[in-house]
Amino acid sequence: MLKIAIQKSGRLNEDSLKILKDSGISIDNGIDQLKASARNFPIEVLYLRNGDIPQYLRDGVVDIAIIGENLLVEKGQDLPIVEKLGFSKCRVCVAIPKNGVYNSIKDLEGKKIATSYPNTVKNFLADKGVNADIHLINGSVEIAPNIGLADAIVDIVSSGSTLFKNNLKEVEEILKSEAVLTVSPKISKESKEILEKLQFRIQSVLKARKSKYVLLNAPNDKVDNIIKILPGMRSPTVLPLAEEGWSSIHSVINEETFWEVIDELKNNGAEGILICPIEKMVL
Ligand SMILES: Nc1ncnc2c1ncn2[C@@H]1O[C@H](COP(=O)(O)OP(=O)(O)OP(=O)(O)O)[C@@H](O)[C@H]1O
Ligand SMILES: O=P(O)(O)OC[C@H]1O[C@H](OP(=O)(O)OP(=O)(O)O)[C@H](O)[C@@H]1O
Ligand SMILES: [Mg+2]
Repeated sequence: MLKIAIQKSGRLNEDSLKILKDSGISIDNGIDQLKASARNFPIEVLYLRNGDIPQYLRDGVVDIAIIGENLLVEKGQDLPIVEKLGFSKCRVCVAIPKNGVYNSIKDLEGKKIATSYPNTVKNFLADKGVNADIHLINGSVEIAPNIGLADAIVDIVSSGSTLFKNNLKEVEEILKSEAVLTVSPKISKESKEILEKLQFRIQSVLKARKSKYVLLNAPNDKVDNIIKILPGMRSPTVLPLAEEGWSSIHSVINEETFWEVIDELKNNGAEGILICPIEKMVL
């Protein structure tokens, strides 16, 4: 059995379970159950508090975990990232009151900084040669400057709406984060073999999430140009339509360049463009 730690509740819980589900792993998920196993894969899920997970990995209580990269920076520098998972993207930032003056990092010298990530802040400031007074708060950090508890904060920012609502502005980005898969240094050889199978599945899910299947029609004299725009997995499929002089072209495109590619296809004579999601992609 491979033991995986997943956040019990919070930002990472739902998407962590989703990536396992998309990898074909069905977890029996009883309400208030802290441990669950899968019906069709040798894996056991332990639902834990996020902040406790790095120590459980170190102790070998769990073999692998899905946690935020920022938590590894804070308290798991010794734990390796084996896979970046592409969700829970955010950044850890320094913020100060909206009307505050800020020219450089030196403006934080001697200031009070509230945060839930003291090691991250300590290391960041030490690196810049700045001394500040760090106050540990476990939640609702953004309120600290408004109640006179701190001059600045360091916390997670995603849309920026929490900063905005609390009259704060971002002045420094310390790091970027996303959900990652990490592994215990004590993982057994047997569990490692199961991990490799899991990673293979996760990678095909991640590739599929980044790609779309595209089908379109084009007059035969435009096919060569269109093929140049659509690289495909090996190369696009070209099939004749029932109507003389026309072809159907099938290919895979990357989500990041999706709209640019669609515009280019239209400009080059493509018609009836269909875009479909891909469930798994094994290369
Ligand atoms: N607003 C956000 N947008 C995107 N990702 C976020 C956001 N807030 C947190 N995260 C990511 O999700 C992780 C978990 O955050 P969350 O606030 O759910 O848990 P926590 O309070 O740190 O942990 P615990 O499980 O111990 O209560 C963070 O470490 C970060 O990587
Ligand atoms: O930039 P935004 O999109 O507003 O997101 C940032 C907020 O999200 C997180 O809090 P969360 O909602 O997880 O609450 P918590 O304090 O209970 O962890 C983080 O601590 C910020 O407060
Ligand atoms: Mg949070």
